Amino acid sequence: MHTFKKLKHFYWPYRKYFFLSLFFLFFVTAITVVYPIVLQQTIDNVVLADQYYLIPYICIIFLVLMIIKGFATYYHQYLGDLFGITTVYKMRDALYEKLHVLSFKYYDNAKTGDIMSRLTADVDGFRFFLSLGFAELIRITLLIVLSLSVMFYFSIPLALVTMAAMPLLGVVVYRFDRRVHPAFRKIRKSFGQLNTRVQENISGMNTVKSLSREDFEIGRFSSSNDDYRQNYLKTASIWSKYFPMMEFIGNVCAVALLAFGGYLVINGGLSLGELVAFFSLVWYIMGPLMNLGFVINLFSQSKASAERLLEILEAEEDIVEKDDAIATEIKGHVTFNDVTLTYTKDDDSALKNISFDAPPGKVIGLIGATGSGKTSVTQLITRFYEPERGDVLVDGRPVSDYKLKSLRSSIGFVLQEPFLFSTSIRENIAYGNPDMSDEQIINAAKRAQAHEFIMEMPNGYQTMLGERGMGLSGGQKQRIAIARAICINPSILVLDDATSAVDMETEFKIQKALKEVMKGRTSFIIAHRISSLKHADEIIVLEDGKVVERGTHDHLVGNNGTYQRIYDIQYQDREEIMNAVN
Ligand SMILES: Nc1ncnc2c1ncn2[C@@H]1O[C@H](COP(=O)(O)OP(=O)(O)OP(=O)(O)O)[C@@H](O)[C@H]1O
Repeated sequence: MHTFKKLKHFYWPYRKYFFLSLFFLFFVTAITVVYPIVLQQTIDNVVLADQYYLIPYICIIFLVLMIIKGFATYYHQYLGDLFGITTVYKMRDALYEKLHVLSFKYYDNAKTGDIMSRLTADVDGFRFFLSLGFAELIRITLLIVLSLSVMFYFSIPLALVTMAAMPLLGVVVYRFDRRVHPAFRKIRKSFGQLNTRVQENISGMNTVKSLSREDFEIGRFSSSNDDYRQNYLKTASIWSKYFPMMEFIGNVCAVALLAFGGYLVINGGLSLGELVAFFSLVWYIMGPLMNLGFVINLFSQSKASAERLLEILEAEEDIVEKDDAIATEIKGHVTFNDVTLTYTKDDDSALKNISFDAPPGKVIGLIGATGSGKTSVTQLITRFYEPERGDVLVDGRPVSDYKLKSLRSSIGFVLQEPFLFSTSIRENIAYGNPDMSDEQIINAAKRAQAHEFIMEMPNGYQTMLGERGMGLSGGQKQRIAIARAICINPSILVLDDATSAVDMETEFKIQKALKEVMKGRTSFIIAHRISSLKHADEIIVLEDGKVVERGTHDHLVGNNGTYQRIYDIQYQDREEIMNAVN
C-alpha cells in the first residue's frame, strides 16, 4: 500500500468518480444478493404454498431489479474507467515532464526501450487496477458481507458450518500473493528488456545490416523473447495451481452445506427455499473469493508497475535550479577555473584541472585524441553535468546561478551528428525558436548555406523528414543544424566536429556557413582537423583530460609538441594526396 500512497496525489483529485462508481456498485451488489431471496420467497411462499397467482408479480419485480442493475452496472463501469483513465493521463504527463527534467547522468544508464515500456505497459497496468481492481476488491467485500448477513439471518448453525473452510481460503490467497508479486516484477522487467532490444535494433538497423549481424540480432531478440515467455509461464503455473485449489475448497463448503442443510430441512429446522437460497449465496461468497486471486493478480501487476513508475518519478534530479536563479541576457564570457570532472565515481576524471578564459566573441579551438575530454568541456558550460571541483563561470557568475532555460538558450550547438525530428524542414530549423517568421527562417537557412538545397526539394521548407532526418545527407543535416543555431541567436556557440563527416566541397560550404554564424559569438570549435580551428584565438590541446599545450596556431605549430605532431601528420597526408593526384 506504501507504493499506492506515494502515488496518491495522482488519483486522489479524481476520487469523486471513484466514489460515485462505488455508489452504483453498491446497487449492483445489493440487487445480486436479492436474487436468492426472491428465489426463496418463490419456493416457500408461492410454489409450496400453492399461490401461483403471485408469479407474474414476482416476474415484474425481477424485471425491475434487472433494469436497475443494468443502469447501475453501466455507471459503475464508466465512472470506474473515468477514474483510472483520468488519473493515468495526469501521470503520463508527469512522467514525461520528469523525463525532461532528469539530467544526462540519468540517461547515461537508462535504456530507451525500458523507459518506453514504463510509459506504456506499466502506466496501463496501474490504470487497470484503478479502473477495475480496486472496485472489484470492494465488490468482493460487499458481496461477501451482504451474503453472509443473509445466510446468518436464515440459519446461524448452517452459516457457521458452511464457512468453516474460510480461513483456509485466506491462507491460500495470502500464499498466492507472496509468490505472484515477484513473478510479476520479473515479467515487467523482461518486457522492458524486450522493448530495449527492439528500439536499439530499429535505431541501429544501418549498423546491423551493414555488418550482416541480422542473425545475431534475431537470436538476441529471441533470447529476450524467450525470457519474457519463461517469466510469463512461471506466473501462469502459479496461477493454474491456485484455481483448482480454491475450487476444491469451495466444493467442500458446498458439500458441507448440502449435508448439514439437507439434515436441517428434513428435521424442519430450515425451509426448502432457504436451503436453495443458501446454495446460491454460498457461491456468491466462494466465487468472489476465488476471484480474489484475479484481483490480487491485478494488484500485484499494478504494484509492480507502480514501483517502476515511482523509480522514474522519484529519480534524483542532480542538476537542480536554485530558487533565486537568474534569467538574464548572457554576453558569452566563459571562464573555467581549475575544473575537474568525473562522470562515474571511482573512474578516472574526464577533465583534470582545466582553466581558460574566453571573453565574449573569442574563438576557442579544442583539439586532442578521442576521449581526451573536448566534448566534456562543452557539457559543463551548458550544465549538462556538474564539475567535481573548480568553477565554470559565464559572464563572471557560476553557471548554477542561472536559470537552466536562460543559460541553455544562450548556447547553440552544432554537433557531428545533428538530431533532426521527423517533421518539416521548417519546423526543424525553428525548433529552438518556434515563433520565427518564414522570412527569418529563410534568412537563417541562407546564412547556413541551406536555402539552395531546401528549395530543390519537392516541398521546399515544408518537406517532411523521415525519422532522425532520413532523406538528407550528412552535410545537409549539418547545415539545417547550423540554421537552427542561427535561429536561437546564441551568445555562445559550440561546434562539435561539425565538419568531420563531409567531403571537401561541402566542408567549404559549411565552413562558410559557420563563419557567418560565429560572428560576434564566443565559439568553441571541437575538431580533429587542424584546418577547422587554425583561425581560433586560442587553441587548447587536451590529452587525457589535461591541457598539454595552448596558444595560437602560429605559436603551436612551431612548439614541437602534440599540436605540431598532429599538424605534421595532417600536412603529410595532404602532401601524399597531392602527390598521388599529380
Ligand atoms: N556520459 C559519460 N559517462 C561516463 N564517461 C563518459 C561520458 N561521456 C564521456 N565519458 C568519458 O570521458 C572521457 C572524455 O570524453 P569526451 O567525450 O569529452 O572526449 P572527446 O575528446 O570529446 O572525444 P571524441 O573526440 O571521441 O568526441 C572519455 O574517456 C569518455 O569515455
